[in-house]
Amino acid sequence: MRAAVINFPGSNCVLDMYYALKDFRLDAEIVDANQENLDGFSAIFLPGGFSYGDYLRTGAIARFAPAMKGVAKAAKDGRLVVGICNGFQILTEAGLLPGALRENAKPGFICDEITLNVANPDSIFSSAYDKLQITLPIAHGAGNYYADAQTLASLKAHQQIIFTYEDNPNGSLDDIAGIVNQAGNVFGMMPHPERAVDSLLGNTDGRAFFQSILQRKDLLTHAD
Ligand SMILES: NC(=O)CC[C@H](N)C(=O)O
Repeated sequence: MRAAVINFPGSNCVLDMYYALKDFRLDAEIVDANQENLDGFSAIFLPGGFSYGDYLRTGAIARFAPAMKGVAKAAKDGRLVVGICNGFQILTEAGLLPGALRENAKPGFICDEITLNVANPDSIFSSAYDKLQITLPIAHGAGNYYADAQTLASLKAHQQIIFTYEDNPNGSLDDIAGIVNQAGNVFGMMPHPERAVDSLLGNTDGRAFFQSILQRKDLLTHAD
């Protein structure tokens, strides 16, 4: 299986994600955002950062990058699509995940470690967690998740809320930190599991996120 990490101009977590995937022995490649065809990849990761300088709105320009055509096709095919932080913002802007990420309720960039609840431990992206509270780093200025009442009700009805904040740092609706689409194959979250995979860095609570994905060998063989 091959995994792509999409590099938009302004992405700054490309290598964090690339090395995390390599650490789990995934065949990862960094792919330029100008590449439209992503057919050969079983899993596509949109990393954190400030794509296109966060101009207009976070993710608002990145959604028009050629690679997003390939990402949309992968999502439709049932392949795995993961957006972390700016990647989550891009996926909502592209309409591949519901809702939007707004400026933090208290304006400003937050760089911290926070406690998360694993709200749905049965998803493709959380099944390997054997505890329901974890700690992960956050680093964002626009992590304030919003959705209208109907969308929120639908997220709840379909168990699409995967991670929530224990102490909401940014004003997110219902403490939402990470969600999946209704089909379960497209995921986005504001915290950074890829920065918490090595005990040398003081936190390994991101490891089970990648282990969850690895458990789904059935989904990872698409392009082999
Ligand atoms: N770490 C990130 O991906 C930052 C996301 C985004 N640019 C923000 O500040 O909200």
